[in-house]
Amino acid sequence: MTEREGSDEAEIRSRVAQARTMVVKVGSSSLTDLHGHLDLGRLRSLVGALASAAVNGARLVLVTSGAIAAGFGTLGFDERPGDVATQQATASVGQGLLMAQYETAFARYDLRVGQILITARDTTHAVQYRNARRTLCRLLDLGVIPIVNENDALASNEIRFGDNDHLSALIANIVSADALVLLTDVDALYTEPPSRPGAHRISFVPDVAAIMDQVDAQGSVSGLGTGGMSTKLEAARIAAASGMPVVLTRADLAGPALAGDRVGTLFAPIRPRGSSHRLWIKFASRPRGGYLVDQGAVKALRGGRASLLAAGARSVQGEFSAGDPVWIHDESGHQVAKGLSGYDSEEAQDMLGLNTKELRRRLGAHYAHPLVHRDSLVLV
Ligand SMILES: Nc1ncnc2c1ncn2[C@@H]1O[C@H](COP(=O)(O)OP(=O)(O)O)[C@@H](O)[C@H]1O
Ligand SMILES: N[C@@H](CCC(=O)OP(=O)(O)O)C(=O)O
Repeated sequence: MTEREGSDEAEIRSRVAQARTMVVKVGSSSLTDLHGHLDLGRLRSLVGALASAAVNGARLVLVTSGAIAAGFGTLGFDERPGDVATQQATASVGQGLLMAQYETAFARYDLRVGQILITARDTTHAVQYRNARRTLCRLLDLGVIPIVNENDALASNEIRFGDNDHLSALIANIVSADALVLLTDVDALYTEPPSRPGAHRISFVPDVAAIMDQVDAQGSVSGLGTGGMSTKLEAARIAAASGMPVVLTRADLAGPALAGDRVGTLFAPIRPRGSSHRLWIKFASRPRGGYLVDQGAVKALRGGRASLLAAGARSVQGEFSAGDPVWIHDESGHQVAKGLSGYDSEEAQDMLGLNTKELRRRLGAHYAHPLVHRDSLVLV
């Protein structure tokens, strides 16, 4: 490690310690016993660590898995069910039991909790995203700890998070968190699964994008969690690219991790935080169609802070409404940017290739605007 990295790490750890708003994600593997059932001892000690941060003034959001673990025993199953319908039913039974345990555990510290169940769809639509933000922020203002899980009972198979890692990074964006803490059953990120003899522990990652190819991040080994290390790295990438530090460590090290002590793996933020609107476009929105644009437009967009003008657009792909997220592709079909379209796909067809003057003359003043305004456009 270089001297500069050492001092960067210390400075970023202190940012974690001073974080006003923090999202903490705990995985199924850290809340369960050997048989996969919810382990109340583990849940209570996690709550103890979170409560002392909350009592010291941190605004915490807890993203927690564990609904299926809490539900399958009660339903008389010997193990976590494998099929989606039974998993969803089990989660529906278990979610209430899980919340009851959290409620009781936090109440010991005189702390109130509120439940938020979210589907991937809630984060891909701008209106639902804003609603989620409003409710979460209000809960935090009221001194409540929001407890978030995927709405497993209703999540549709084609579009679901599955693991809660990605969800936690989006929640961190939604509440404009100052740090994200990922708690799991392994003490840190390793160069490869820690069960392998050659695996080395990584304590500081200055650039998460650069490390993605160098680490062998595998899926869940325990069979209790879902995403494994690859989804945690992806969550760390989203959070770091959104300007917040990320700590990844074992759940029993939650206290020191939140206090900024040198535990687990620290991921440095990549750049200062962008606006929540642009972060939503970048990480959460799911375009339904888009524009294919010429080389001049690609150059202007890549140059920074340019809008996509109709003059540079060659074709409209798919169907979408004004305000919907769209891809912007170059002529070879590569993704260049993502943004919100100012027009619906049918209107945009008539605007292709026209400059502002021609748009005004032929179609009227309403059409003399960019297809995608630069304030609603992010490069990918
Ligand atoms: N490169 C790696 N470094 C650390 N852990 C890894 C790596 N690759 C795979 N893993 C595995 O990822 C697991 C954590 O993921 P998972 O079981 O999904 O946990 P959670 O329920 O907390 O989301 C660890 O138990 C570990 O064995
Ligand atoms: N949302 C589901 C579990 C998802 C899951 O296992 O996620 P993770 O622990 O992040 O790998 C539940 O509450 O049981």
